[in-house]
Amino acid sequence: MKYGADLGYALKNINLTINPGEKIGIVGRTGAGKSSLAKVLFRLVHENTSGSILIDGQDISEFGVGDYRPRLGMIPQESTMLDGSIRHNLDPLNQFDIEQMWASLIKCNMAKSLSRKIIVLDEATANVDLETDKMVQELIRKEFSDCTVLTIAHRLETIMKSDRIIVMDKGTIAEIGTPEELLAKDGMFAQLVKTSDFGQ
Ligand SMILES: Nc1ncnc2c1ncn2[C@@H]1O[C@H](COP(=O)(O)OP(=O)(O)OP(=O)(O)O)[C@@H](O)[C@H]1O
Repeated sequence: MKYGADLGYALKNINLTINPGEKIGIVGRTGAGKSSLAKVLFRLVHENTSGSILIDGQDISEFGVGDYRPRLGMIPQESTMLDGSIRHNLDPLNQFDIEQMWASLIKCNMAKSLSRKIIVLDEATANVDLETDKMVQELIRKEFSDCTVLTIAHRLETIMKSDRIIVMDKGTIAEIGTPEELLAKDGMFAQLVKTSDFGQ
């Protein structure tokens, strides 16, 4: 997949099977292709693409808009919703702390997304503190236990309890496996863990 005919590949040689109900964490450095993966899944990029994506055996290029609704849901980055005037509108008397506000927002989004089989979280908890992130991830595991969940995250703690982790690099899948497998492999994921402030 390219964003333009004369641009380089944003995604290439992606060959991946995700099982129903799996919780997948997606990590990688800036520009590695994480969001592009979500974009092709939602068919937000049409041109300059090749290959196919099947959901329940059906090629998504054959999906009509109505086919997407029961299948795919997105929880985007919510932090901006909690800033400034929007936050004031939601909580004019300033009665709730940021954690309570966040829990309400994600629950509200979950209610919308719950009927979906596949949920994508694109940096949904990028700007919350570690404790709130943990609370949100637990909420997600509980509420979406039957769904396939793809979680794109910069912060490694967010995805450490995933069934499998995909490490993206330069538009390809550099590593894929359980967190334990990837740590034991001592490759790119292990390096990311070592160089982040993970565990501190
Ligand atoms: N709309 C666009 N037009 C042109 N190139 C783009 C566009 N969006 C992304 N790219 C390029 O595609 C590549 C993959 O970007 P992508 O946003 O998927 O990476 P990412 O891993 O999600 O990065 P980040 O962690 O910064 O969100 C990068 O080289 C990026 O510059």
